[in-house]
Amino acid sequence: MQILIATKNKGKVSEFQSMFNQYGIEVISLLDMENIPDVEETGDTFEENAILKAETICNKLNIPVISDDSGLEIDALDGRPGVYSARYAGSHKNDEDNMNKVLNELEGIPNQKRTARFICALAFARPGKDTFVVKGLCEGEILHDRRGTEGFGYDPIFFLPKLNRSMAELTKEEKNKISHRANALIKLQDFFNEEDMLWQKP
Ligand SMILES: O=c1nc[nH]c2c1ncn2[C@H]1C[C@H](O)[C@@H](COP(=O)(O)OP(=O)(O)OP(=O)(O)O)O1
Ligand SMILES: [Mg+2]
Repeated sequence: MQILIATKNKGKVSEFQSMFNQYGIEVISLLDMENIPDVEETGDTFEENAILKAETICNKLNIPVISDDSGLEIDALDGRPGVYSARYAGSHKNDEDNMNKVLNELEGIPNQKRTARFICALAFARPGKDTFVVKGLCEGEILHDRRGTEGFGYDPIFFLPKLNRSMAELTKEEKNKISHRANALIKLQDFFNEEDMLWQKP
């Protein structure tokens, strides 16, 4: 069995691959296809953007797809970068520049005021059926400097107090137990179980 994840983000693809492979489901993504233009993320929320991406690609290819719209919400920045996480430092979408911008904006802010969360909305779109959308969270704090080399995006500056490590200091297997993406996928799985389709809980 195969599922298409409507993303061009290598980091997301790699995480979905390891999460789905344990169910024997093969993950393919827009990186495996040619000539699929970027879907413009014009929504005000992660859910809206996830639905936009899933339905656009589903309509284009006429197969079921899952999309992921995710990002980082920082309390001291009134929720920024939020839905603009990928393009926070500009439309070139560079992780290093994005992290530098966040670290600069938080300069002088003490640890207890650096609370933040990763958010992931997953939308599941099927030809001729209603789209289903779920949201998962992961709470943490923004570090003063980068720590770790695993993961992608803002992982090196995202600290998990309970684990006393940054997200980039976790293995993929560890991240996939606690991440916003994993938490959203569990909810999607509940939906699949109710509908008796695609895959079953182990
Ligand atoms: O687990 C994560 N660990 C660290 N950073 C993360 C994570 N999850 C999302 N993020 C950041 C990366 C990017 O700055 C933004 C996603 O933006 P988002 O538009 O959803 O993805 P994208 O443009 O890279 O790929 P696509 O739209 O093709 O799925 O949030
Ligand atoms: Mg995007």
